[in-house]
Amino acid sequence: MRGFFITGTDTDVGKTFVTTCMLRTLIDKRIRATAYKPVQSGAQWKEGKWIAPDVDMYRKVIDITDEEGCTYILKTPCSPHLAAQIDGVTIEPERIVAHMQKLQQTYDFVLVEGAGGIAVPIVDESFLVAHLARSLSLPLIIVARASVGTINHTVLTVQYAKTFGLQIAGIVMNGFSTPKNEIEQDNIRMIETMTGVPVIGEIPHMTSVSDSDIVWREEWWR
Ligand SMILES: Nc1ncnc2c1ncn2[C@@H]1O[C@H](COP(=O)(O)OP(=O)(O)OP(=O)(O)O)[C@@H](O)[C@H]1O
Ligand SMILES: C[C@H](N)[C@H](N)CCCCCC(=O)O
Ligand SMILES: [Mg+2]
Repeated sequence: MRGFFITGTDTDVGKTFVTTCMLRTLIDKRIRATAYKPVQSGAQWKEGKWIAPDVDMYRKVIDITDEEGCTYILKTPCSPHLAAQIDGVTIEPERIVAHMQKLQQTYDFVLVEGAGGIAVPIVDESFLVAHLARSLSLPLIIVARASVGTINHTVLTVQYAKTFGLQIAGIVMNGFSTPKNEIEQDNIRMIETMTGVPVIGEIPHMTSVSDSDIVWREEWWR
């Protein structure tokens, strides 16, 4: 079984969008793939129940229920540790590991999406997204914005990941202008130079998750 843990330089950087684009690529290559959102905060009320909006996005590409694609659905749009406290839920990392093991028995490729950025508390200050990535023993993909501000955020995220001994497979930069502007072009160069981590994908601002506009600079699916 192969897989990646998809983290980001922040919340709202496009982890779900990029995960769904990567799923699209895997499915097009006839690879038995799925995506998994262990902890969803900021649940949405839809058709009479609370749903996981990130899993709802995955459903644009794969058939997956919330029960299959998410372990904890929490109502408040905030850090999972607080959202869980507000909902009276105790997040148990071993439940997430067990959920992932079940997916690994069925699928050949699993994309796991974190929550917010890599230093976000899942349980509390002693169990963060970084700890969860380490527990699942998956290489990281870091989703980063294409625009101004991304150099600092990305360098800090890479450095923080390295303190946890996490293997970083690559960076996917998201939300480019079409065509890329001079700042965005230099952001790619400077981020690779400063982090030593390859930018393996460039995703423009798109209206859908169609594959045609994406530049994959490495064949990460192999
Ligand atoms: N390349 C893109 N083109 C167009 N829209 C995008 C792109 N990337 C992200 N978006 C949109 O930006 C918003 C935030 O993206 P997304 O939900 O993927 O962020 P996230 O990092 O997964 O956030 P969270 O931390 O809540 O999981 C969404 O509405 C998404 O559809
Ligand atoms: C609600 C949001 N969309 C994400 N699901 C959770 C983001 C947590 C961010 C915590 C923080 O960095 O302050
Ligand atoms: Mg998301």
